[in-house]
Amino acid sequence: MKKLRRSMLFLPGSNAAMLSTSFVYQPDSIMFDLEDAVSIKEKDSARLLVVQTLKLGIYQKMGIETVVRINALDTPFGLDDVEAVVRAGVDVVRLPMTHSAEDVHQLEAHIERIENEIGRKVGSTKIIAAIESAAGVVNAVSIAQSTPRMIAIALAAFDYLVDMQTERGDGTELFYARCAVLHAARVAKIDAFDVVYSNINDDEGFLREVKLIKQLGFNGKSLINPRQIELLHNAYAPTQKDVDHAQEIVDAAIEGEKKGLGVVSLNGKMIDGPIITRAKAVIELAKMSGVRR
Ligand SMILES: CC(=O)SCCNC(=O)CCNC(=O)[C@H](O)C(C)(C)COP(=O)(O)OP(=O)(O)OC[C@H]1O[C@@H](n2cnc3c(N)ncnc32)[C@H](O)[C@@H]1OP(=O)(O)O
Ligand SMILES: O=C([O-])CC(=O)C(=O)O
Ligand SMILES: [Mg+2]
Repeated sequence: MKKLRRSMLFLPGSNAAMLSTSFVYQPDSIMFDLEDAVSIKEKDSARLLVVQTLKLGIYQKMGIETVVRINALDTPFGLDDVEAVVRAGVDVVRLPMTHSAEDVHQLEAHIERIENEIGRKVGSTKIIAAIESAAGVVNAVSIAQSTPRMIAIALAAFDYLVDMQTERGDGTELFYARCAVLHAARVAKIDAFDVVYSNINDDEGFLREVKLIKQLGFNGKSLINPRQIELLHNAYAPTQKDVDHAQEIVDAAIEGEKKGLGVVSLNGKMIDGPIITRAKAVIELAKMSGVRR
């Protein structure tokens, strides 16, 4: 069964209290941050805290995918981060500021060396590239296809919009990047994450954005607050009406097949291959996520 990746919760790697308790929020993936949420003077202590948390294995035991956002490899901290978190058994390394496939290859070479040194299966540590610049958006397809370790790409709006010399507004400013990142993910057959919504007290605005990115086809979003998890999961769950309709389509298709018909109709609407595939996906999603409340 495909893993759901709707919610990826950022958590500052320097916050011991959050690290030890946040599995209760049940995000699909948890992202311990060693980059921008951690001040320069806490970089080393945060890395140690994150390593201890990974070694305890509590998130993985709860079925929550562990992700660490490392510092970029051209900073004084990036390589120490990779060394520490791969040895501690992280599921996924999130590479910030990915401008090209070359950035990914550099990270991958380090990961492969460490896996060999510790006897971890080569290829088992996965990668997510965060796309945070115009160059990253333009190179999104080659980044997404750069390695079989790549399980998802994520658009990161704060840095991207600085690079584009603009700021968050009605969403027009992100339209091209969202479409480019999403297409790259689909070409590479990996998941795509939308941007952080930073106003944690604006549920209405958050849900408006979730509706848009779900309709575009994103798998989910990077989040910064646990209150956003349930809102997101609920918005992504199909309604009971959607599930009932999907079941009718699948039943009609089975009936049609028995009668040897290539195309059948349901309530006056044609049902063909893509419609049946979509209906099966809705039923599968409902099994995994439940239905919308
Ligand atoms: C541009 C970028 O790079 S974005 C990525 C980096 N940023 C981050 O990682 C920020 C993560 N988020 C946070 O630190 C916080 O949510 C803030 C600072 C935005 C807001 O903090 P608060 O105002 O305290 O949030 P809030 O009042 O909703 O907190 C409620 C509870 O949730 C906890 N909580 C808040 N955010 C998180 C989080 N990201 N992960 C886990 N627990 C969290 C709080 O500790 C608090 O717990 P408590 O009730 O046991 O005390
Ligand atoms: O990676 C993210 O989702 C957040 C981030 O750094 C950005 O938006 O610049
Ligand atoms: Mg950033």
